[in-house]
Amino acid sequence: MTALLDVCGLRKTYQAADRTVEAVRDLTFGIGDGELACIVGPSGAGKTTLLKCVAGLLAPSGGEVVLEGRPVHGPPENMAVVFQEYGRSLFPWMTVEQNIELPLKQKKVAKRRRGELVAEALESVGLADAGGAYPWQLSGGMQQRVAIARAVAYEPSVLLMDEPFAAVDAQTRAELEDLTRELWQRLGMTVLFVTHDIEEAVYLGQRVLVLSAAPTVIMEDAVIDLPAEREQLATRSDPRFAELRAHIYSLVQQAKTYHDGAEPRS
Ligand SMILES: Nc1ncnc2c1ncn2[C@@H]1O[C@H](COP(=O)(O)OP(=O)(O)OP(=O)(O)O)[C@@H](O)[C@H]1O
Repeated sequence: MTALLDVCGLRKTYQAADRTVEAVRDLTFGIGDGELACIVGPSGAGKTTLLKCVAGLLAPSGGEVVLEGRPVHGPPENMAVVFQEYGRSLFPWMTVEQNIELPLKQKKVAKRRRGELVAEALESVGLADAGGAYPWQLSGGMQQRVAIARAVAYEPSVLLMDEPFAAVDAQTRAELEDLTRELWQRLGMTVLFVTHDIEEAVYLGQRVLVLSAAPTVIMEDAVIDLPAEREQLATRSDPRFAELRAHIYSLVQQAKTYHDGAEPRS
């Protein structure tokens, strides 16, 4: 599989007024075209830092991110991001439709096509009738569906998701996980999904990259060899799911105390 996204020797050091924080020490990995990869790691491991560098929202201190052969120096055209805080990522004074349409206007998509993309995206997240509502009239889960619709309407080749379901209830979360896999399979996007939830990573991913505590390196790049068709109850009660969950769990426990000296595994 050709790598669509390459992260090469990525480093990020933050300079605060009174201290220097080495957040990411050395990250190298590739994500293949059409892959769904999850990233897990302990709190403060640098997951958000990594995603911001990949999204071109933060300049790395060293190394580079290459998307479709081109180095990333700012937000790439063919990438969309879904953040955890849907409440802050949707504009409250715009309707759902207007929120979804905004990035399409910036991308200079023609008006008629914008209308089609907005309608298709709303349909695909099960909110075909909510286009005229304002975000604050919707539940948290529905707002996150709108954020997903906005990302999908943009037709990105890469979708980055930063703990997108951390703030919704368990039932909604399961539905949104299935929606993510369904859209990924149907639209053929490449998805990089950051989560602190090990079960979620194993359920969703084809691969799970386990990050160490900061300064961050990759502890393991685990292949999730579960069947492609996943279903909340059946997949989660598969003995292989339990094995993978236990394996990733023990890695994340080690990750909390993992520091330089030892060679990272890949
Ligand atoms: N703007 C900043 N200035 C200084 N230090 C920062 C800044 N942003 C992040 N850090 C530090 O970098 C490290 C990694 O933070 P980051 O938010 O990327 O981790 P994370 O894995 O996403 O954490 P969590 O799982 O808790 O959300 C932490 O030690 C954090 O305190």
